[in-house]
Amino acid sequence: MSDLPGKVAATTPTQTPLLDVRDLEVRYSGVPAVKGVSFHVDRGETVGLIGPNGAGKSSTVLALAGAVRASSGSATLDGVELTGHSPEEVVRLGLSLVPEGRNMFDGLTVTENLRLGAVARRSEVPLTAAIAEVVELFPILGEFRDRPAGLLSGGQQQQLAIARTLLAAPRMLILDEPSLGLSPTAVDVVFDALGRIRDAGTSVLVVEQRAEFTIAFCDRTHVLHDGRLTLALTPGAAHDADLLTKAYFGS
Ligand SMILES: Nc1ncnc2c1ncn2[C@@H]1O[C@H](COP(=O)(O)OP(=O)(O)OP(=O)(O)O)[C@@H](O)[C@H]1O
Repeated sequence: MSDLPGKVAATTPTQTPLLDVRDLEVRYSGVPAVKGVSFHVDRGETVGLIGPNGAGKSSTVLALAGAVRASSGSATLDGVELTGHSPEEVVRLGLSLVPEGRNMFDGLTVTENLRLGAVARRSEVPLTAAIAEVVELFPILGEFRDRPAGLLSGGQQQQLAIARTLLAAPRMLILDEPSLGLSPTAVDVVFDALGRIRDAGTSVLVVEQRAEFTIAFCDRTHVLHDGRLTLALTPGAAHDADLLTKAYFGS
């Protein structure tokens, strides 16, 4: 074990993890972007992935979601291999990604955007009841149900993107930079909802650039630099200037 408070030296799971990523590699035209990444997410756990621009965070989660091909390694959800599947198949297996940039259909209303999230639904809950549940989580979506998504603020669009993804009833929810471009108040709304999603039993993996905030929020946060994991931090590290410096600049 580490002698530094807030740092965890190893990431060996204590039980069969929900998400188990082993030696994952992603290459673009032969150039490595993710260079053998291994980590896990347990049931009901919230795990962070932080690192500078170009570190390979998006490539990692896009590979998990089936949106880019892993060149080697494995990623299993409850023991089922995810790599090699299409994004739709991965959603059906129980892993959903809220991508960076949110991918809204600006001309469609809030309700129409929500219905699109139901395309690969795993749940037996009727769609109208499921929509009512996500609107309870994000009341603004009920208020603006007939408004085109393009007229929502960035924070409201992020709430819609998360709500739409939740309609697939994922066991593993991944968010790529959910705070990007949002006001501090909107960030609070989004992370408050993520806390409630986690408390309801969904495992969460959140990719962020806001190191201190993410470390404080997550059960564990991994630091990615140049395609490799360099540190794993627990919330105690959020106020440790030395560890934060290492998290920002590598170690
Ligand atoms: N479609 C692509 N084709 C070629 N190279 C890519 C592609 N997508 C990403 N890369 C490269 O892979 C590396 C990792 O990029 P990635 O977007 O995964 O990092 P990131 O940590 O998510 O960065 P950011 O925070 O800027 O999104 C970078 O060098 C990037 O230029």
